[in-house]
Amino acid sequence: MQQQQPSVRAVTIPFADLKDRGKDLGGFIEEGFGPQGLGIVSIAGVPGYPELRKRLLRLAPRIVSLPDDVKKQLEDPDSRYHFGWSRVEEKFESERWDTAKGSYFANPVFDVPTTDDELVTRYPSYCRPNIWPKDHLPELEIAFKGLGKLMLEVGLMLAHHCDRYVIQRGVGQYIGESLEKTLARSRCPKGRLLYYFPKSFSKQDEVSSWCGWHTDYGFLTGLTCGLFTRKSEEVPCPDIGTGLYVRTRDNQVVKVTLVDDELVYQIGETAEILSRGHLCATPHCVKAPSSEDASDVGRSTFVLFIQPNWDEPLKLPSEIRYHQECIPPTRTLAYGEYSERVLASFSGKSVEQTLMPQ
Ligand SMILES: O=C(O)CCC(=O)C(=O)O
Ligand SMILES: [Fe+2]
Repeated sequence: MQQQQPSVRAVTIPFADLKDRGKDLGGFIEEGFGPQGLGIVSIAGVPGYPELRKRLLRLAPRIVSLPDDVKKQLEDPDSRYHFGWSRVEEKFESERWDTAKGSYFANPVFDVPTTDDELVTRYPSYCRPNIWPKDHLPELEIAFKGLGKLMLEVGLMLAHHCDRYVIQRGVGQYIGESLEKTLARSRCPKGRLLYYFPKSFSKQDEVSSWCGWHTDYGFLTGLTCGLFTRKSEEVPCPDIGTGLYVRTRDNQVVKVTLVDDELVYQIGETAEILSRGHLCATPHCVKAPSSEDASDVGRSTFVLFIQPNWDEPLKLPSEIRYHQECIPPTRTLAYGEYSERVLASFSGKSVEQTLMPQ
């Protein structure tokens, strides 16, 4: 039987402190995101957040139970299933596919990020338009945009304090402008409403049984604490081992204890690149329940990927730890190019293969 992993609380910043731009939160940022940090920071007391979280997460099982032909109309293969309803299987761990989740992807701020057809063809997972189930679940659009915009706003406040921290640590200005400004002018934040399907009970289940180990390739990822349901009834978390795990900088696997009403952020690879390693990407995964009586419990959650615009230049250092295979010899490419390549690698293909006309 697998050993129980230790549980750790994230560093918590009160919202009142976060929104004070002059406050020095360098200690919190270092403890949360720095080279020795856990990789997770939670924000307590965000006005309106608990209601927006519940309103959206309760819709995840309702999307799943829409008739198959309706879900099919909500799919967008041309975006690699990165808009609308998606049963895309991701290969985060070599030789293992994540099959137990369904997602609804959308840009919470821009329904049409650009009308330039060339860009839409080049960066389909960023630039294609949103799809909403206006006839079958009209409340989704409002709930998705409401929570997504709030998580973006709070994420940008956090990016401001990350900027201060990185500058204090002597990196000086980044290439171009501050992280906060780079993210604020982006037209491609991406929300993902997730539903993890119940998994049949297995005592041998690994910690990555619901979602494989990976780091997010964006800048900051906002996360909600998951909501559990059994046959559409809300139930408490079925066992304490279920949920988000991270791998710490000293290579320990720990369960992160999240609080329902706190918003959580973790660091993506682009932040590590742009901050020259002062902010460290967070390896994470999700564990399904492993108690016998929880094999019919599903989990809903919402993730917001906060990332630079597709045309922001990325200069990749030679010592980069991630996705070496996606980087050209010049080591310079637009963010949109980098991320399309990384996304393609999650589907086990090269970017050229996945963008071939169907
Ligand atoms: O389900 C979660 O809590 C995390 C999901 C996740 O890591 C992702 O979608 O990138
Ligand atoms: Fe992730």
